[in-house]
Amino acid sequence: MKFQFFKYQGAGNDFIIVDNRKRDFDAHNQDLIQKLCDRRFGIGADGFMLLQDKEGYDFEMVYYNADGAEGSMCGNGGRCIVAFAKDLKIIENSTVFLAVDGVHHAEISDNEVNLQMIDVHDIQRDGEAFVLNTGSPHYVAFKDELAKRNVYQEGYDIRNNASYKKEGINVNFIQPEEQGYFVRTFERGVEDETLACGTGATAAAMAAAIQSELQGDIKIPIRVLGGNLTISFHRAGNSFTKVFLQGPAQFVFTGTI
Ligand SMILES: N[C@@H](CCC[C@H](N)C(=O)O)C(=O)O
Repeated sequence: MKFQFFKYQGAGNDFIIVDNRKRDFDAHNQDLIQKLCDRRFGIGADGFMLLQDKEGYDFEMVYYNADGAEGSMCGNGGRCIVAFAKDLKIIENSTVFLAVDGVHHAEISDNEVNLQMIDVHDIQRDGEAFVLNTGSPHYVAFKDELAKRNVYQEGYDIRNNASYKKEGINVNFIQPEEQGYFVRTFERGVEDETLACGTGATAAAMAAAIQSELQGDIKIPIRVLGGNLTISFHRAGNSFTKVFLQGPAQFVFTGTI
């Protein structure tokens, strides 16, 4: 069966999106999703999403990692599917949609999407590193000389150690710089470094707030390999509320396969 796909990217985190409001895409075909995401044998993407109708919401986001398995929340994917919903004229400049981790509000203006993320109340430590769930599970460690590091190897080793191997984890490294922080991420489900990770940047910003003992309303600029993101939230102790992930979300190309 032929279907039309749409490619979007948010700060270099790239996604294939299919309008599945007619429910004609076989969402259980993990092999097909994996092939579509393959950069040599397919279209190429870090993740795959279905936009579906959902009663009471503008739409539902169903997210799959590049390995074809249904994933947890994807922040940059969430921002891209909002841009797609606007391009389909399902929404105008604001939306309320459902994803795997619950309800999300978002605003879009000139391809810039500000997406509300889940509240976070539980921050664990693994040695010096922070372990938290911002919709997806994340490990965050501060590192020097981040630009020069082998993020693939260091991320792979942490993601596959005895603590995380079974469930998997996304591994983020963060370094302060003049205007905010630089973050690099090894993504579970892609099993490689990606150019950006929205839930990862959100987790890294929370770790930065704890490390710098910031409380109250906070806005943190995060530079990633594929662009710039801004994370804002209210911090009271280890509770993070009013969490927003802001950044670009752009249409790349469409095709039929
Ligand atoms: N790229 C995503 C994170 C996607 C989810 C993740 N790989 C997982 O399932 O653990 C983002 O922008 O948040």
